[in-house]
Amino acid sequence: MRLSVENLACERGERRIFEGVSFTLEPGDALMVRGRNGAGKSSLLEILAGRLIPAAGRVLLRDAGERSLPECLHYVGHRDALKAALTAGENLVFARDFLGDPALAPPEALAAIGLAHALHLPVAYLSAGQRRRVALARLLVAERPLWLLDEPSTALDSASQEILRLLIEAHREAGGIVIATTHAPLALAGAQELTIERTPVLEATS
Ligand SMILES: Nc1ncnc2c1ncn2[C@@H]1O[C@H](COP(=O)(O)OP(=O)(O)OP(=O)(O)O)[C@@H](O)[C@H]1O
Repeated sequence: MRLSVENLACERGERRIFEGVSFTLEPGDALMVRGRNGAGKSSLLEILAGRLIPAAGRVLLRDAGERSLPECLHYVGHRDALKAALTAGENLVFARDFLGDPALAPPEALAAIGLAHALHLPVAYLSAGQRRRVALARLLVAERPLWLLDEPSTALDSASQEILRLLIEAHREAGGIVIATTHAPLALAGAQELTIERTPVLEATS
């Protein structure tokens, strides 16, 4: 799939947050979205995820077959959106059933993110970083070409950040696209960078 964003503008509470955001992403591309607190990074992801209507501009999807944009994406937001009373494994079964397009089985997905032992543990018993990893394991249980990740490394220790980086790079190598907001560097090879300010700046990084 290919994703183009043209002249996107966002308003929240009748206030213009950003405007003039444009970029195009091809299979294998990654875009890091940066900007100060409140610049609108999460809002941009919410627009792409179909959770927020843009004030102007459009989002174009190409080469995605019959799939609509919501059917093409994973969205991992600030909140982990896990059910605390269910185990890590049950949360992933729920996500896979809900999303469709099954990929890894929940035990394999947890193992891939270094959390195999949490399969039968209620999420309520897990630490913040472990809950974040369960949320990220959702990326692996359903096949979706576009990953929208809002501050994905929040609460992750350095070993888990490296696992996340490798998972993202493997997804890109398989033709996937990743858009991530982050205040911390994620060291993705050849990622584009978009800084949301009053005037957004799009530049390629090496
Ligand atoms: N539901 C809402 N209603 C009104 N304004 C909102 C709402 N959600 C966010 N905002 C405002 O929109 C602006 C952009 O918020 P957003 O969360 O997109 O910024 P951000 O760049 O992701 O910030 P951070 O780096 O702190 O996560 C902020 O000024 C915020 O107060």
